[in-house]
Amino acid sequence: MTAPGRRRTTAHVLANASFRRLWTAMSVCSLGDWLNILALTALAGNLTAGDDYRVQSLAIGGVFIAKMLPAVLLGPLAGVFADRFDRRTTMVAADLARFAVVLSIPLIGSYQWIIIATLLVECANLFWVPAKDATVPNLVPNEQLESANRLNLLVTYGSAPVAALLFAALSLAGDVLTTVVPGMAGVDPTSLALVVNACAYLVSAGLIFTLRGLPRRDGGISTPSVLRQIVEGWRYVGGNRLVRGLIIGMLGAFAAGGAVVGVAKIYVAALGGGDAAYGVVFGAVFVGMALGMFFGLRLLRELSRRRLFGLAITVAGLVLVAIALIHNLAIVVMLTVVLGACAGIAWIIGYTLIGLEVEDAMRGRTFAFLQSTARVTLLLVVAAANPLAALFGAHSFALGRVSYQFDGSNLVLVLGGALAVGVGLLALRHMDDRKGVPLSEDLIAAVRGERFGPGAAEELPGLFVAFEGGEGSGKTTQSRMIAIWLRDQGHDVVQTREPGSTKVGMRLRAILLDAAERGLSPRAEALMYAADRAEHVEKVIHPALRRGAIVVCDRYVDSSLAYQGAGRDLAPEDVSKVNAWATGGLVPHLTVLIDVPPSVGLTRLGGAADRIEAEPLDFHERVRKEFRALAAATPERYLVVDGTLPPEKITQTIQDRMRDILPDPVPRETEDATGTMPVIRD
Ligand SMILES: Nc1ncnc2c1ncn2[C@@H]1O[C@H](COP(=O)(O)OP(=O)(O)O)[C@@H](O)[C@H]1O
Ligand SMILES: Cc1cn([C@H]2C[C@H](O)[C@@H](COP(=O)(O)OP(=O)(O)O)O2)c(=O)[nH]c1=O
Repeated sequence: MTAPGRRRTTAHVLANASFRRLWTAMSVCSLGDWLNILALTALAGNLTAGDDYRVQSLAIGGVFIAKMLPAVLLGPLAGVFADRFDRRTTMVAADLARFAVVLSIPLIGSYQWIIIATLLVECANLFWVPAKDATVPNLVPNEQLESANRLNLLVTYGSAPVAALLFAALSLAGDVLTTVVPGMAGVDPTSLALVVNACAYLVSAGLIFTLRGLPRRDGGISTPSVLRQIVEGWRYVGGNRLVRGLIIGMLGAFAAGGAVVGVAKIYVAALGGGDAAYGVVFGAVFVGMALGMFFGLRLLRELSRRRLFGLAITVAGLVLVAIALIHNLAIVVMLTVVLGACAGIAWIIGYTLIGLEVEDAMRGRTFAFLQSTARVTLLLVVAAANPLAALFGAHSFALGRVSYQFDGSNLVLVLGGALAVGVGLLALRHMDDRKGVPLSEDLIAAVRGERFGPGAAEELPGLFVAFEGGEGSGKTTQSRMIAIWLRDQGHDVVQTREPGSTKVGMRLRAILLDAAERGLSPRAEALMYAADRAEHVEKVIHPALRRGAIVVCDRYVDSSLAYQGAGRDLAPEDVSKVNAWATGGLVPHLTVLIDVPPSVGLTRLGGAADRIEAEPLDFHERVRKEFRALAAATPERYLVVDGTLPPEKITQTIQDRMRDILPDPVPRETEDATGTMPVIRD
């Protein structure tokens, strides 16, 4: 429903001629920015090509640091200055300055000048970006701002692979030119990329100069300090388990990415690749990211998002380690695409989950926190990567006759990979919403396109305990005893049963258990039990769990799996799917299975047999077998008790098991409140 609507607003934003012009300028600038990173790091590597491995690593690291330092140190300051000047003049001046500085780099051609020029270009960026951000709301009505921001984001990152491929092509052209044209022999092949980069800024200046509809003076834009955003954001993020997991995962992925970006140039050089190969590897990351965002999510649509998040980061780490160890450029490029895909999956899930799970008022701050910490993480990692690689130096190991090269860049990549694996596993553990279900099982089901089984009630504050077993096994007796015991301890307890605990449920129960109702089809029967359950979860169980109560339920999903799945011989996956849908994936924290042979249970029952009780003995045998198989599949979620024992003994066993999972009967907040009450004397 939202997609067509979205497309319409996007189209609308671009129909605005002024915005289109600004957006084109932004796109051209982004392309120039990415070309700039690639060309300058490549040039730094080329200028120090004859030097020691260490010198080369440090030279490239220096460029990255020069690129990021101004934003971190002077960002907020520049935002304030940008507010005081006319925005069009600011942007045009910044563009012309960038044009001149970038053009001077190939003309001067010294490493020191690369660093100074980078710092200057970044300082100009500090004025250009806030002026541009502040201009967008002047050109676009409020309701289209979001689409405008989305388009902005699209060109910022979408231009990266284009720039990488352009850089590869320009490097090749540069190589050809320097060999063919006699006067150009001493010129670095990256010069061509830098000239194109400079021209991009010139084009942007022209576009912005001719922009109509800009007010001369402006309102205020303020960029809060990076440090303040981090401190404020942590206050919220630190307290929320899910968001904490997400942020740790995303930052870990970022740090691993930083390791790749930092050492890519020297690593590719060590593999015998030139500037063009560097461009291809760089582009491969982004191509992979785009593929991951579009196809990865579709392919594994049925896997729990949270699991996929941790899994993607872990796999990214493993792939990174493989990249570090395999010395073959073609394989490295292919693995880099996979790496990018995993990163893309993790990034988009992280963003979506934060969007979904973080309350509205905190969302902006959470994103700001994420962006600030990501920037600082990237700076630290890129800054540390090259010196670390330099420190380790280049080593060659002899394994028999074969010699194996292991340099500082390999070490940095292995460390980056190990970090991602660690963080990915941490995220998997931290955020798992399907505890007890093996990941492999979920993955196989997801690849086959099967909807994953139900998730647990973990996110809700209450406790959900189900009682299962055959006819006359003693569920009703035991659930009553346990409810009384829990209430005695001060817990809020909701004792309920299936089928028939809601208004609609009672009518369904009448049909389901009426012995006169002959020939009800198995599918209809399964759907009616599921309908009763859907109503029960929505009206009774979920609200109780949400308010923190303990729900003691006589029969739940397992009864359908056993009676309709095994007893009636319906496909268990179908029954499972229908029920997962009906319950919204709600699984009990604990299921108590009271196991008795049907021959015993059925003889305990008094009165006339209902429609199900009247089934033959082998039906009940199948039911019992299925209950036991379900318990054996995830033993940590089950307690199986022998129902032929005396009732008190059974109650005792259940109580012992439940003590481990019972919450504090007096809620913590209440305790805190009573703890601060003034003491009443006399
Ligand atoms: N452990 C037990 N040993 C013997 N009889 C029992 C035991 N538990 C329950 N009963 C009796 O068996 C009958 C069925 O018990 P009930 O709790 O209604 O089972 P269910 O709800 O599983 O059908 C009742 O008459 C009850 O008193
Ligand atoms: C909840 C549920 C119950 N049933 C059957 C089992 C029981 O025979 C009957 C429930 O009847 P009930 O009188 O509640 O029996 P019990 O005391 O044994 O729980 O419905 C199913 O077949 N599928 C289900 O999903």
